[in-house]
Order: sequence, then structure tokens, then C-alpha cells
Amino acid sequence: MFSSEPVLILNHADIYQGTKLILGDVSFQINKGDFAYLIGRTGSGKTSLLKTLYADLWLQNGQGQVAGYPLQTLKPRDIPQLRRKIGIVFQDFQLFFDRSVEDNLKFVLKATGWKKQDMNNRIADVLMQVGLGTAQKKMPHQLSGGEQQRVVVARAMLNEPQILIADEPTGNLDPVVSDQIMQVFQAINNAGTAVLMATHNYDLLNKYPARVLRCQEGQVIELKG
Ligand SMILES: Nc1ncnc2c1ncn2[C@@H]1O[C@H](COP(=O)(O)OP(=O)(O)OP(=O)(O)O)[C@@H](O)[C@H]1O
Repeated sequence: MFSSEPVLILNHADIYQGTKLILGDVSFQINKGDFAYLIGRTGSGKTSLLKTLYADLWLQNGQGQVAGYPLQTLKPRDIPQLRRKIGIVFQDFQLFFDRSVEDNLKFVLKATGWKKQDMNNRIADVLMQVGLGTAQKKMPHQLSGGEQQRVVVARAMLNEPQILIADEPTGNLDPVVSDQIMQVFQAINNAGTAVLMATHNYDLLNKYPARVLRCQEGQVIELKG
């Protein structure tokens, strides 16, 4: 029902690291409600592609649009707004270990201009969404690796992103815990947020089938299901 609205468009995009072309002539689209995996060997360019989408790498050739922001003409001052419309999750949890779960989430809400009276409700909502409704006051070290990663996902959802971009989100987690993270992603996706997830974990692809984009020999190709 959401499938007609594009949240990500790449059109003949070239992905560079410095002067080195990593992926050439990349064209694909992700619509609201889509779930897509990004696969490919180590060094094939998955991370470089994702970094281009959240403007950590500049798009030098071709066109790109993410959450309505054109990447090829993006100004540095637009980057924070773009990143508010994208949820970003990496393999290594980057929580502040010297503050509670709640304070980790508040840090983002403060930085993105939320009113104080709205913060507690939003924090409760996102923690509920990732199945950690009672973790508010806990310190990160009191949580397991999988729970910490779920806090990271909750943090990425705070500003109701149009798309969640995840780079190896289950990379350090065992199969059972990876599965839990995946179920959280599925629930987020079912609620209408698009998901683009780079992974080496082919078990997940079999268990949770979705679109598959593969980085291979300097190109991105979509595998036909
Ligand atoms: N900061 C950088 N400067 C120059 N080249 C880089 C940089 N980061 C990555 N590269 C190169 O870009 C290519 C693609 O790397 P990238 O990290 O995007 O691949 P990947 O598919 O994400 O790999 P992995 O599965 O190991 O995460 C590699 O050849 C890598 O050596």
C-alpha cells in the first residue's frame, strides 16, 4: 500500500572513495515500505554506497535523492536535516557508556530540537518498538550485546525516519540475537519505514526474503527473486 512513494533514488550514480571509483553507474529505487538487502564480498563497496546515501561521501557523478534531499546538490548545512530523515545503524554500537539508555536517547532528541515535555513519551515509544520497554534507566553495560543494538535501533527511530540504513547490524551477534534484531527490523518495516540493510548473513536472506541488491565488480545489480 506504500509502494508508490520513493524514499531513495539513485540514477547513474558513481560512488567514489577519494579519487577511486568504487561502484559505477548505480541506479535503483527504494520505495516507502520496501525492504532491501545489500550484499557483496568484503571490499565490494557496500559501506561506500551507504555512506554516500547519508552524505558521508559526496555524490560526484549522477543523481541521488534520499528522503527528498538531492544528494548531488546537497549543501553541508543540509546534512543534519537529511540525517534526521534517515535512521542509521552500524555494526558497532555507539552508545555513550557513561549514561543511561534514556540519556543516550535524550541526547539525540535535544540535538534535534525536541521539546522537553515530549521527550519521555517518544523515548517510551521507541523502546517499546524494539521490545525494551523496561530498559529506560539501565546503563548500557547492564544490557547484552543484542539489547544494546536494539537501543541503537531505537535511537535511529527517534525522529521517525523514512528509511532505516543499516550496515552489518547483526555482524557481532549470535544467530538467536541476530534473529531478534531482524524481527525488530521487520516490525519497523511493516509499520511503513523502508529498510536498506548491508549484510553478510545469508541465513537472514533465506529466512526473511526481500529484495536483494548485490555489489559486484564495480556495479550494483538487483537479483531477481
Ligand atoms: N576511507 C577510504 N579511503 C580509500 N579507500 C577506501 C576507504 N574506505 C574503503 N575504501 C576502499 O573502497 C572499497 C570498498 O570498500 P567498502 O568498505 O565500501 O566495502 P564493503 O563492501 O562495505 O566491505 P565490508 O563487507 O568489508 O564492509 C575497498 O576497495 C576499500 O579498500
